[in-house]
Amino acid sequence: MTGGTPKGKDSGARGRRLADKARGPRREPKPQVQNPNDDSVDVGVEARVAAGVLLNAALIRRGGLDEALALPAVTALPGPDRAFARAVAMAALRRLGEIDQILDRKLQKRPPEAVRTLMRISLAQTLVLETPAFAAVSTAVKLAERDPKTRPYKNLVNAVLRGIDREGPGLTTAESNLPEWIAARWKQTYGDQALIGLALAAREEPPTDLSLKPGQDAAALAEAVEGEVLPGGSVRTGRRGDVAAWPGFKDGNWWVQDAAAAVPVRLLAPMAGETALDMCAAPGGKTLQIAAAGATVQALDRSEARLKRLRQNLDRTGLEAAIAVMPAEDWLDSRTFDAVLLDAPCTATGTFRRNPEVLRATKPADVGKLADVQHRLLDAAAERVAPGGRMVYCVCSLEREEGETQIIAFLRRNPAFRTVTAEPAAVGAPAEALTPEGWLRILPSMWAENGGLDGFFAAKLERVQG
Ligand SMILES: C[S@@+](CC[C@H](N)C(=O)[O-])C[C@H]1O[C@@H](n2cnc3c(N)ncnc32)[C@H](O)[C@@H]1O
Repeated sequence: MTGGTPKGKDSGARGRRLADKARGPRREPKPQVQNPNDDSVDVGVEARVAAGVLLNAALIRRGGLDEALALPAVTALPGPDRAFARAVAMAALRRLGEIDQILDRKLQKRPPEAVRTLMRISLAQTLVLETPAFAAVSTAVKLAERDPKTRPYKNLVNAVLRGIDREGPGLTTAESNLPEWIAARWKQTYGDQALIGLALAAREEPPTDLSLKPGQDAAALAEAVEGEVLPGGSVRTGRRGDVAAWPGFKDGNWWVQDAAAAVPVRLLAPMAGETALDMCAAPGGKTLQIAAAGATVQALDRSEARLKRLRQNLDRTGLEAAIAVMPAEDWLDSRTFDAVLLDAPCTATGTFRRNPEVLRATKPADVGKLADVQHRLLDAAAERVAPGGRMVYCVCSLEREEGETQIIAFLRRNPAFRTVTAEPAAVGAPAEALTPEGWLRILPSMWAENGGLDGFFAAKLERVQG
């Protein structure tokens, strides 16, 4: 087990310190801090209410966090308070198991959910975001007082939170932040050591990676955003805040894309003069990469709402792609393409650093349901590959059924295709990501000393028969 405190005194501390360095200075949004003796204003209280709304929405179902971000409780807040509310909810989601371990030691019986939420939100502030305890505790008590359902627990909230502040949180385990069924799966698939690495990665707020348009100077951008150039050419920065205000954004010189998400298109290696199909394109980071490489690209996606972001990014960067809105299996166009990318819908468990809610919102049955969709889409993708052409299949999932198992089954039913062995160094992937079959299995625990990267599976296949 991996013991530690949420402030980081555990076996992952070294990796985290190095990762912090790679990310640059941490700049958490801060709400206005209230004087604990001043009851006249509720500065910061509404931000904590919103944090609780976001946390619970994320725990209830997939997509809940995004929906809650559009609720009046959140949108009515001033910008810095909105950012603070989101940061608190994300911190609580990343450390939920540890926060509950600390609370469970102090509570003789489980209080009502609304009370637990207040305490979780308060601990996320003090233990993760390092908000002064007087501010976090006094707002939690005020919040308890406001609601008739939580009012009877006001003194309990006060006593528990002050007790933790006084006596310290005690030991916690990083693995407790992973839902049990997910931890069991990953242990079976990747082993005990890898599970610890994944659990440690899941506690961390990731840096931001930028993909550049061809001709842009990566070193100059890295300097401008206080970042570094990664092996594949992406620029990594620890900056937070509105990316639209960062240098070069308005000129369309770059777009936000995790370093691992940039690997599949490098593996596909589209070139000027070639045709390419991006079958599940939205919101479009990979379409931009294909277009930037000079290929003539057709983007397909079933979601108009998600394609809006692709259209905005194409406008901003001046890159071009034809777009069709439709399920890829139903697309009646008869063309085949030199290069086909299938970035299939998946559980997205590999993106837990950016989207900690995926681990809570994903249910065991989702894996099988999505594997069926991936199977269908893979067959539809195969039909689009021209003789001598290639395709890359990828998912940002850590589940074997959505990655390796799909390709094993696909190659069995499609003898016209064979694997093209990936070269990690050539595509900006960690060397240890190469599987014995020649595919890439990138884990979020890789490159831990540089701030990690999202989890991805990617396989390159070529059509060797017509
Ligand atoms: C993993 S995301 C793609 C991310 C995208 N390639 C990128 O880099 O930004 C999967 C996408 O598949 C789309 N999708 C799901 N089922 C589909 C289908 N049957 N046909 C086409 N698109 C589909 C979803 O709307 C979603 O945008």
